[in-house]
This record gives sequence, structure tokens and C-alpha cells, in this order.
Amino acid sequence: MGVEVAVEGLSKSFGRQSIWRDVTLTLPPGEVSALLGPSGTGKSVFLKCLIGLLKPERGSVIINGVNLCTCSEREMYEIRKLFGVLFQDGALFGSMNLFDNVAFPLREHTRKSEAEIKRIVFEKLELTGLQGAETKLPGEISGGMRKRAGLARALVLDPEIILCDEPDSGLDPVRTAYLSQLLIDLNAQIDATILIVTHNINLARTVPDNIGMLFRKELIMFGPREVLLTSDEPVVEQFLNGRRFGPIGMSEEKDQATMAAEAAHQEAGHSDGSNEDVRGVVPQIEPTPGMPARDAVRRRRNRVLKILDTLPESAQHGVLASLSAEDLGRYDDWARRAAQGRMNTRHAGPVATIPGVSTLDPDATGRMHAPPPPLPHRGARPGDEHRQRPRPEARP
Ligand SMILES: Nc1ncnc2c1ncn2[C@@H]1O[C@H](COP(=O)(O)OP(=O)(O)OP(=O)(O)O)[C@@H](O)[C@H]1O
Repeated sequence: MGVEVAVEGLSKSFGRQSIWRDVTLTLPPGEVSALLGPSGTGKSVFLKCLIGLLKPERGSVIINGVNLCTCSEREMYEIRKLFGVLFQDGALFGSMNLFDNVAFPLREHTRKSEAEIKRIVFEKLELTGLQGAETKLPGEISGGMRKRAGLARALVLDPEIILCDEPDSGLDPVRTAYLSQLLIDLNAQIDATILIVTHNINLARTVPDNIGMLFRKELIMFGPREVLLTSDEPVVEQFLNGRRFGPIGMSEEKDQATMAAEAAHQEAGHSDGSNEDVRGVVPQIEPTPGMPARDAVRRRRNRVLKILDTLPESAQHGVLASLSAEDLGRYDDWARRAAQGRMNTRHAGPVATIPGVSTLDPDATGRMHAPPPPLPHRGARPGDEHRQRPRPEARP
């Protein structure tokens, strides 16, 4: 399983230009997370800080107990071996064919025989749908193939953490859908912790387990996907619906006067540039039939139910609506008994009833969580009926 990445109070500037400050989030092990944000908000800079290519001024990035911001060169070298990185442009060597590009990290960082390297390279080329293209040069293949070759190369050292910087950039919507499926299938197969930086709204809605957003030099939100997808924060709604009207401007945030002028413009019937108004939690992509089930889904359900009462109400409904009928019935059972237990005593006995969801027990202090919300109707669009300002959820 992938490892946890715990970021605490991270701040980064270039000279006097502050990029973002006090960013705190935890990438849960083996889950897929996405980081959104308007152009220039420092998403790529954040990825580079996670692998130690850039040094933040303050804060920590803890992986396997090592703080990347203060560790030795030797420790950094070891931690970097855990990462596979897909850069925006694939970052392939133009003079090497795909086979040699993908084999490069194995030849550089391991003592594997050429026969073993060949086996691994062909395995990763197959995983990314590039079998048969191994003799092509990067200049002879399409942008989508270059992306997949970059992904194949990112995978050869069996990374536990995969960072993908705009994996969809330059791809058409259909290829992006294939790539989204590939990322989910990959997670199902190797259970790595994945962080995707993207502007792609469809990918953001359907792939990650957790979503965060950078805006105005801060991480304004990070948590289970249901939190951001049901949020009525103007900046989140504007971003998720690709609208021109809202706090995000062409180069930076807008002032109040500009926003008021826009609102008047909109009320007068002018288009805001979007062609749809999608709200609520859309279903997450599942692994292709024949692939293993994602362990991350079970772990996340476990984790999110434990913190359910801390989420905004609309997000709680989104989470509950995504449970299977069987798990929903068990959760309902547990919720009733938990509420009953609270009425009778400050401490109830074990109440976990969902298989694998042992965290539904009271925590070590015997504290029970707040009453869960009433169960939603199956098929209801969570977030439609309960819309409230979310609390930032920095630790999913
Ligand atoms: N090495 C660097 N030196 C100085 N400034 C930098 C450096 N790298 C990035 N920046 C600045 O940091 C800011 C954030 O850049 P970054 O590429 O992280 O944004 P982003 O959110 O990924 O944008 P996009 O979505 O357009 O790719 C930009 O203003 C950029 O010019």
C-alpha cells in the first residue's frame, strides 16, 4: 500500500512573491487525491515541494517519519525512490525510443539485469496501453501516447506515491476519459497514494477520493470529495462549472466592483461562459471489470464515516448516498444504536456493524460522535437540498 504524506504549515515564496502559505493536508495512504486551483496558484510548485525539488521556507512534509524539509541528502535520496512523477509534458528524452525512456530509471537506479529490465518495461508499457510502440521516438507519437509513456516511466520503480502534474493537458476529452480510467485501474492494481494536479473538471469530479483547492495563496479546502463537490463557496462553484462570473479573474482575483458589474451583466441575461451547471456528487469511476477492487474505497469509507459528523451536512448526505444498500442499512443500525447509547450512557459497547469498518466503534476515549444525519433517499442528488457554507476540512 502507498504511504501517507503529511504536510503541515507549508509556506513557499520566490523572493518577495509569496506563492502560498500555511498549507496543511494529509494525503491518505493508497487513496487518490486531486489538487485544483486557478492557473498560477502554485499547484506545480506544491508538487515540487513534495518531492524536495523546491524548498519551502516554513513547515514540514513528513513521509515515513522523515521530514523532507530538514532531512539529509541521503534520506532525501531514499524517500525520492518512493515517488513516481508524471510531469506535465511527459519529460521524455527526445533522442531515446520509448523502451529506453521507460527503462532509464531502472538502468540508473537499480542493478537489474537487461532481461529483468525488459520484463518490467514491457509490463509497464502494456499497463499504459503502449505495447508495440516501444521502438518509436517521442517525436513520432501523439501527445496522449507521450503522456502514457511518461506514466509508464513513472511506474517502473514501483512507486508508493505517484504525482501527476496535469495528466490531461493537451489531451482531447475522450483520451482524458481513458486516462482517468487508467489512473483508477492503476490505483486498484498497485494501491499507491496518488496526487493529481488538474484543471479538468470531469477528471476532478469522477476520479479522486479527496479534493483540495488552492486560491488566494491558501489551501481553501481539502477533504473527502463530497465536501468540495457539494460546496457552495463561490470560488468552488465557479471553478467546477467553468464560469467567467465569480471571484476568479483572468489573471487573479477580482475586486468587489468588478463582481457587482458582472452580476448585473448576468442578471441582464448575458452568458457566463459555462454551458452547464453541475452540482452534487457524481459517481466515482470504478476499476475496469476484471481489475481488482480498490482497497482505497473500503479504507476511505471507513475513515470518512468516522469523521462524518465533522463534515458539512450536504457532504454527509453525499457520503451516505454513495454507500451500498447493505452498508447503508448497517450504518443506519449503527447510527440508531450510537444515538441510543448516547442517551443511556456516555460510553457504549462496540457498535461496528459494517464489515471492515471497525472504526465505527467509539474512539479510544470512549467518545461517541455527534448524531449522524438522517439518511438520504436513494438517488437523491446530495447537495441539492442542503446547501451550506462548508467548513474547511484540511485533514481528510
Ligand atoms: N523556479 C521558480 N522561480 C520563480 N518563480 C517561480 C518558479 N516556479 C514557479 N514560479 C512562480 O510560481 C507561481 C506558481 O506557479 P505554478 O506553475 O506552480 O502554478 P500552477 O498553479 O501550477 O499554474 P498552472 O495551472 O498554470 O500550471 C507562478 O507565478 C510562477 O511564475
